[in-house]
Amino acid sequence: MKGKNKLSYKILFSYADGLKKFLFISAVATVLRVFVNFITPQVIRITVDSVIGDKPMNFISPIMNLIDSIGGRQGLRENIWISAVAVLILAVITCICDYIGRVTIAKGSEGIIKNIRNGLYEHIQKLPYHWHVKNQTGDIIQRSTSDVEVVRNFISTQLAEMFRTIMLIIVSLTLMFSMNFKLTSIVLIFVPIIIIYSSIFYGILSRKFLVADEAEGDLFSAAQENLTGVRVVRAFGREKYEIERFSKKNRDFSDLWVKLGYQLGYYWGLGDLVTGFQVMTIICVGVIQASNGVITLGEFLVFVSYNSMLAWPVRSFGRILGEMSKTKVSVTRICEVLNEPVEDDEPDNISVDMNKDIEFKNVSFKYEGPVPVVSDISFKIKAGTTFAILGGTGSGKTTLMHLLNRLYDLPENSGTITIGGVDIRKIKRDYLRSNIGMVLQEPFLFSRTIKQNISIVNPDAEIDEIKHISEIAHVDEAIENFSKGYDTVVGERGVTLSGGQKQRVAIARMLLQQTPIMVFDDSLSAVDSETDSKIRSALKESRKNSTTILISHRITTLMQADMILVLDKGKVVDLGTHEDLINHSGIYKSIYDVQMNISDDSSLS
Ligand SMILES: Nc1ncnc2c1ncn2[C@@H]1O[C@H](COP(=O)(O)OP(=O)(O)OP(=O)(O)O)[C@@H](O)[C@H]1O
Repeated sequence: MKGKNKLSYKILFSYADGLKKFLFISAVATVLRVFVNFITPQVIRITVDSVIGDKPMNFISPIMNLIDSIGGRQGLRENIWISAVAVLILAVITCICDYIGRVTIAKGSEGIIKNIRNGLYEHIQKLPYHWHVKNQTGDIIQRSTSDVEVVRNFISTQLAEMFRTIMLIIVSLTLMFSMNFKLTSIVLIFVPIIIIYSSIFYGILSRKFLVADEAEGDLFSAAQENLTGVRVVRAFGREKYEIERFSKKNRDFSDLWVKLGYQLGYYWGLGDLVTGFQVMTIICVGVIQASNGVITLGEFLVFVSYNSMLAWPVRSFGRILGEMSKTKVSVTRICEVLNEPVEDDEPDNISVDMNKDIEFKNVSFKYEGPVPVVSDISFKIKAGTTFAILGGTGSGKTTLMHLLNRLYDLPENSGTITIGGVDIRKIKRDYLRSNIGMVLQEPFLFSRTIKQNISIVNPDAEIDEIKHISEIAHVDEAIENFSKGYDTVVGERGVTLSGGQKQRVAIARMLLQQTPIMVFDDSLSAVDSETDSKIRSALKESRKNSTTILISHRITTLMQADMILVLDKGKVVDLGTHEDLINHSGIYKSIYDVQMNISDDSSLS
């Protein structure tokens, strides 16, 4: 997956539509909270210097009037609780700002993340099949979950914290400078030291966290692979080997976290030492200045208080920078997916009558490798007939079907595929696919009930209709034998169906789609010959007008087809009816002889 096109932050910003107001309110609440935090020490300063002490009060006239009305300085001294109430009111305002800030950032960030998750999922659904083939499922899942989680954490926590930290540093330094230049200069010497120290340390720790994350992923993959392949493990008696393999990974994982624990210990310990040294220096110089009368006792208290309020944001700055780089990696990984072009139809693509002849003309195709998988393939399938394709493994049968339903598009000058004379590249993809029913050799069933699996293309289908098509697919009896019948859950949460039962459920699912074209890609391979024959007769009876394409290695499945195509190494080697093909020597005749036990020493494909 390569990153390209639109810039990452622009893409993510587009998911914040209608939610920016929450981020704005949260920012305002944060600013207010920071200011109130800084006012509280000032109340203490005034109480110490001007209420308990004799320093003049310089307030605006409405406040002076208010103080005069309660008896001036003497009144305040006799009612010292007023200062305490002022501190309490500021604490309540801080509390309200904190509440509003947290609620709004949660609304904003969760909304943005919900939009990103939905957008990502929708985008992935629309990406071309070859993209899914090229990219590992685990990696796509990780981008859609863990990476989104990192971004969520950043917006909901780090972003607000970063904003608050910057505000705190700016406001506290400004106030401190306005109060005492010399003391603030000493503070300033320590600020870059602490930021650089924590940035470097956090950079190192981030890499270690990444290694620990990967080790965790490795551990989970080992467990998942073992559980998925439990049958193979048991069959080959590999339990001891698997246990040792898991414990080694588990040990490596634990060791990494213990090492990280040590390093975090150094980081916080050394950080505390540097910060403690800074606080001690400020207290010493402050005490000297206060005893020399350069600053008042109240100013000293305020300064010490501002200095400790500054310590935490300065220390967390390095961590936030580290988190930001982690977030950047995740944002890039998410945007790499979002930047991949989706499968879009040309605006002039059309819908056509699909009950028409299908024609492959000089079709050649290669995947990413240099060698064509199919070359110069030409044949015609008459509408409403049964067409069979026979060929050795890897001869390109499935590839032809991938091309027919446009999972891969034929490049220019590589031949054409037409339905009723219309090039399929001019037909809307969705329309084309919903009119070509496909049953694959290894069908995928969802971990839902059999009824839900069959009616996936039409969730409103009546149970009678589902039963009827299940009878055609010869699976009704097997389903009824389960205690919960059609409500039996299949897959991980329920019963395991046999290969043949799965194939027949998939056939029923396709039949419910009622498509004019049906493709059976080796989809009766796990069914015995007799059932195979019964299914085909029932199909012929019920879907007289459909065009059927049968791919199989079994001659008995193909022999009644109206036309049979024989492929070898991506080329057409024969085309004709069963009678035509057994009347001359060739691959078909050889396979026929072997499978019917008529054989001589024929060569198989
Ligand atoms: N997505 C893909 N990317 C690259 N090569 C592929 C891809 N799919 C199939 N191939 C290759 O193309 C060739 C033809 O594969 P295809 O699946 O069409 O054969 P097939 O005749 O259907 O085989 P089988 O009977 O075993 O299912 C094979 O060599 C296969 O490895």
